[in-house]
Amino acid sequence: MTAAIIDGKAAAAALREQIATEVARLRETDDLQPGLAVVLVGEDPASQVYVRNKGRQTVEAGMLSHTHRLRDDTSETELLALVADLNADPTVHGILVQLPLPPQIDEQRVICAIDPAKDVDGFHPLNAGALANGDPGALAPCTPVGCLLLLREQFDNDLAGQHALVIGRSNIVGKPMAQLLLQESCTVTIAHSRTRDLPALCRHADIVVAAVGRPGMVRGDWLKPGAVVIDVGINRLPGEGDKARLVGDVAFAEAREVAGAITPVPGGVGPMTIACLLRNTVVAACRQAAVASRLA
Ligand SMILES: Nc1nc2c(c(=O)[nH]1)N[C@@H](CN(C=O)c1ccc(C(=O)N[C@@H](CCC(=O)O)C(=O)O)cc1)CN2
Repeated sequence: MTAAIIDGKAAAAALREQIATEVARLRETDDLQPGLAVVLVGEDPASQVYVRNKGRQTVEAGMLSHTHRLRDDTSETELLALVADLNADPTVHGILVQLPLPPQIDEQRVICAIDPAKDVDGFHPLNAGALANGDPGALAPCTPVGCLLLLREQFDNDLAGQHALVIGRSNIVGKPMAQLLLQESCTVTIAHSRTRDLPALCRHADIVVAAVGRPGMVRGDWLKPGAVVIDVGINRLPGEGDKARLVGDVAFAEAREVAGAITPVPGGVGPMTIACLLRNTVVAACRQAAVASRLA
């Protein structure tokens, strides 16, 4: 079997088009222009690219974009003061602080300082708790929501009863991914570095979501034939010359001989992350303005 390639770039472009249409409607009929503030501390090269893309795609969707670039030696107090200003700014409906942060700043303290109504990353404990409670009002983290949208497409919107294995237990991907799949009535297993006999667990899974940050860890012979494989890993390995080569957490060439469908890296889950961020921002803006959203 050769797996179908799940085109995340195309799916993200389609989602961004829907968002742009909704934003145009909100601006026209409700005089509401959703605004997203993105904060970057330091000069991590990958983060700079992501933040630039977020700003560009926000503007392309017709929304207001505010980008704040802070020095690498910014103190936690300075960052918290900026977050407080953004919380109070009525033109800002969504706030995202790009991760990772430099070591002098406590990530969790910053996440907790963001107004949960503007927490378009869905990382605030109030949103994480709401997601775990199955509250439809929860703002859910963008990467797992992107994975879920790709999966729904593969299963014609019916994931009920599928055995899903989530490899990785981070607050950003693994845990919320498991919650979202549970809400779709999947049977969910969460695996991590201490899990015993991961290949055996994998062979039972109809859906595998790999989010461990270990290049090529999931091998082709771990997979159940026909499984749908979502690769969240973005690992930079030395490439030709001084260019890095991006690889996922799944050994792609092997896996595509066994899986039914698989996301590539790049061009799979990654592009969905920013599209879902725009979506969360529109949903957050509508709630703050007490206006109905057609995206929610
Ligand atoms: N506050 C947050 N920080 C981080 C998040 C997040 O969701 N919120 N996620 C990642 C980075 N990220 C978005 O911020 C992100 C990662 C990857 C992509 C993407 O489009 N990837 C491309 C490859 C691009 C490349 O060359 O690196 C792909 O996979 O095709 C978008 C956004 C960590 N920080």
